[in-house]
Amino acid sequence: MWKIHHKLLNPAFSQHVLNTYLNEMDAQAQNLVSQLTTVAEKGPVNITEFLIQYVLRTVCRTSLRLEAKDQDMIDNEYAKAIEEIANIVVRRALNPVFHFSFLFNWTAMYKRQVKLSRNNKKLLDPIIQKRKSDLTATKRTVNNNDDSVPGKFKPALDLLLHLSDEQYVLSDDEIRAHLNTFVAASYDTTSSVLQIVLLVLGSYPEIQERVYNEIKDVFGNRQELTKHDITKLIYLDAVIKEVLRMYNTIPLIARKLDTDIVLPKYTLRAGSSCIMSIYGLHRHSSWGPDAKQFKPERWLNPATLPTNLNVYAPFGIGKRICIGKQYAMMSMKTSLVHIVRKFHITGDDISTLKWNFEVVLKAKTPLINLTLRS
Ligand code: HEM
Repeated sequence: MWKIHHKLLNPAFSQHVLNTYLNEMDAQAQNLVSQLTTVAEKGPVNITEFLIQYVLRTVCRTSLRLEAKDQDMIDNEYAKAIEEIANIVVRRALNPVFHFSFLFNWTAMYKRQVKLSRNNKKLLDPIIQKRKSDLTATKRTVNNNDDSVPGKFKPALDLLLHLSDEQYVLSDDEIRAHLNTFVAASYDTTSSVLQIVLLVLGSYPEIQERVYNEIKDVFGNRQELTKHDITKLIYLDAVIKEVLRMYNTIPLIARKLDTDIVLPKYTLRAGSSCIMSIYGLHRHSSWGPDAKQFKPERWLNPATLPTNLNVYAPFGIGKRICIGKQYAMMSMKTSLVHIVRKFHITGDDISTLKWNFEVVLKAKTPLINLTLRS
């Protein structure tokens, strides 16, 4: 089922659609910088909540097309509930006893999962209904006036509604499940990667200065971003790619095999579940003797990269690869441009940080120190 939906939803994440999100991403990034200014010059602080808010707001305003007044409907509480459900799913998966529903359904975890899902349903249903009626109203106005108007793109939520309305492919439950997946798959991953990039910039001052100089060269005194600016940020792109290699937030992905896979020493049987270590892949010997070093420069010279591109998979691999890959890169670059331009960053040394692994790998209570650049 996901295979069909993945294909149907891809247009909502095409580069053409993403370019139309840029202004909103830019506005949200400037908003993030204003928020961060309130904690600048105040010593080391944990800015996780600011980053989460930024990512959530950006996803709500772009993919879900919520207006400012409706945006608070999807707030931190909703996102935290999604995270808690995901953690319950992982804890269940890791305990074979709980694979049997008749046992799992007696646990406190199951009761909590049901409660959280019910709350989310109550929260999402009005959003879906409101967008449905907005779309019907727009269609009516457009039909009465001019056929060519209704926007050049469909944000993900509109595309879901269109698929359910006109092609009868999605039920209301499936729409809700997809919305939950978008929010769950985007906010925690993107905010964690952003956090790690900032910690890396604080730990390697020479890398931070090079990123800063590149931003200065591309923008001069201009504030707003264009899609052309993003493609010129070659070094920033290399830094993010290297962060995603060394500190990839999703170190493991799972697959159920539909055919036997014959390896030199083993055969993995069809029907079994496999865990693939992306963490291991990103340190494979084909990256060279410096595989364990943080070196953004490797991305500037394709000759130094492994010939088999499948050894780099921060967004997964194959048919189930992350649908929001370009979206995430664009939103991270937009926010980093504004943050690095405004602040000088120092903080916890990335090499001595402790990590937490739930669904996403996250730095444990990371502290960042922001000082205003003159
Ligand atoms: C830096 C940020 C992100 C990282 C590192 C990331 C990583 C991943 C990974 C590793 C997967 C699993 C792929 C596989 O199994 O092969 C995935 C799936 C997915 N991602 Fe992302 N992602 C990010 C941001 C986003 C964003 C911004 C969105 C949407 C706006 C998104 C939407 C999805 C969806 C819908 C799936 C499929 C989930 C499923 O198969 O059930 N992701 N992502």
